[in-house]
Amino acid sequence: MSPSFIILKRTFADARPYWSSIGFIFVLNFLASPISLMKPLALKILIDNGFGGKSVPSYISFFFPFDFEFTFITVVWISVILVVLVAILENLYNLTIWIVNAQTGENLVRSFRMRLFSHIQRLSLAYHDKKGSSDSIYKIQFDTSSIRTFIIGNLSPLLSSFITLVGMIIIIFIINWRFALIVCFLILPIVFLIRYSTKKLKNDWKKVMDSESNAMAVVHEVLGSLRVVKAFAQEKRESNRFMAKSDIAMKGQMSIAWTSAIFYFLIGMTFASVTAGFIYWGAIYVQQGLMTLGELTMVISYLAQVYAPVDKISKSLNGIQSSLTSMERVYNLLDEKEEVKETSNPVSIDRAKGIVEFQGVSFAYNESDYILDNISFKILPGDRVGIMGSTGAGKSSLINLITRFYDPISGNILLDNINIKDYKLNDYRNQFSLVLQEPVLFSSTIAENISYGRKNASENEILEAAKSANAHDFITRCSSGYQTLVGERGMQLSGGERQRIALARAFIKDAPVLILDEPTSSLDINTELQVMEAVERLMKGRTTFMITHRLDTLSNCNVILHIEKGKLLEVIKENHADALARKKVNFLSTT
Ligand SMILES: Nc1ncnc2c1ncn2[C@@H]1O[C@H](COP(=O)(O)OP(=O)(O)OP(=O)(O)O)[C@@H](O)[C@H]1O
Repeated sequence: MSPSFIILKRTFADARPYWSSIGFIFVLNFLASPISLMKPLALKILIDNGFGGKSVPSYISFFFPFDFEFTFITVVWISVILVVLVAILENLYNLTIWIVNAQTGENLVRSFRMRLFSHIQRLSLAYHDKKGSSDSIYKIQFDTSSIRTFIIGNLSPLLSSFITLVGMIIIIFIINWRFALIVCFLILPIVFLIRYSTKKLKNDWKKVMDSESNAMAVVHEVLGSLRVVKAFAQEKRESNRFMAKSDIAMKGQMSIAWTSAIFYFLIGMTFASVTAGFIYWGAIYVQQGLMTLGELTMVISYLAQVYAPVDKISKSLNGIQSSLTSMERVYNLLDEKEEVKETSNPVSIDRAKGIVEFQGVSFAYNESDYILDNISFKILPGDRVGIMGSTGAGKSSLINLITRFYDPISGNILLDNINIKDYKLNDYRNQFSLVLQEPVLFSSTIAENISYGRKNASENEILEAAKSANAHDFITRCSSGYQTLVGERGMQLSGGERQRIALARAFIKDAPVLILDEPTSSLDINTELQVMEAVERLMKGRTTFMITHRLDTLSNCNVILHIEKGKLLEVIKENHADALARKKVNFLSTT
């Protein structure tokens, strides 16, 4: 099965919930021709039956009593009413097709987009670390809309044009089979042209989309790090980088334009040659009495009309290539496997006790490069675990394994004596509150950021959480209090304020296991004191893992894991003052 056919099959399957609306659109497309054919009817009746005095056609007289007398003025009225009726019909038709197209198209795109967005969120961090976010954004925003372009913008006109074309060939066949054969032969070079150009267009579209996505990656990266770009005065360099990526897209677009232009030129020339042939052979046939002059005129006018559906078919096929390329990009992403998966019969967990155990755990981001090597330890409920080690030792990687952002290559991790792979993933992640070195806030209000982990939190609970996190005072000083908007990634707040909101979020989530990744490392001494006081409150009654480079912070812990170069050098428990003092000497001498 060709890749394009597989994509077509998948697209049809994805559009299945909307088949009734899509079917309705197809029917509406077929109705377009009869409605436009009705337009000159009123004028014809006025000329032939009003001025010409011919008797009115039966499809009009049918609506009048048998002995009704059609005077000139009644025919004029009939013509006027017909004009109005056809206009009403045509406008109702346009309104219906507009609304049905918009509704079906938007539904198709929205559900496709939602599916991709949900899938991207489920993909493991390993995928996102490798691929970055820009290509995924481009796919969600732009590539997904191709399902609408494909089904409504291209497929529907393609089918209706195809049926019109077949109908015309049949009519030409009835008039003169030789001419019908010529039209069929005319189709052959067109099929060849279509096959050649679609292949070329598909490759070009792929290049264009990949390079447009790359250009967007530059914009995304630069806007996310605008402070650094400005500080180093690198605006010009970034513009050039954007220009270079956009150039590739532009070249691809030009190649598409050339292929399409040459394609339409060749189709036009093929038609012109066949029309010339028709006129030549037709004239001879008429002279030999093999066909009438009227038949020849009709066949030539039909041939001219054949051009319209063929032109529509080739344009739709061009559009389909671009849509198929986008759909292929989306399906490639949808086919990416989730590396962190749930088992078939996952265990539910409401609230863990907080026993965390590593049994011979090894881990690597890239299969060969071991970051953690055969780590074993057991932590009991309520333990405060300090994780220390030099930079790059593997501390954050250890935390990534505990939260199941990644799975180990070998060994097992247990929570409350059950392998963490056996838990329902959502239930499992609900057992953790995470406070990072760089707190992540969303571009909404302070209140919404605090209640992020518990959507139904009451105003009072949000207030209490903020008080526990030493955040209430600064929040009340903000212009709109708890309703203050924090800006993208919370950039309208200071680092210390962001950190206290992150702590309030952890308070409200009230998870049994707390993970702190150097929460005070970027704060000044006063803010650090406030944050540490809140952290102290937050740690009560929870198993806590705290990464820190500061030995004085470690004195709050009753277990210390010392990691170096991916190996667990030492597990220091309780009465560790002496051990810490010894570490301090070692630590200072190695860092
Ligand atoms: N996503 C990733 N893909 C590949 N390698 C990674 C990734 N994240 C970290 N590493 C590598 O894994 C090693 C351990 O990194 P990790 O972040 O766990 O160290 P750390 O002890 O937390 O360091 P630091 O104290 O500097 O934050 C480093 O050599 C790092 O380069």
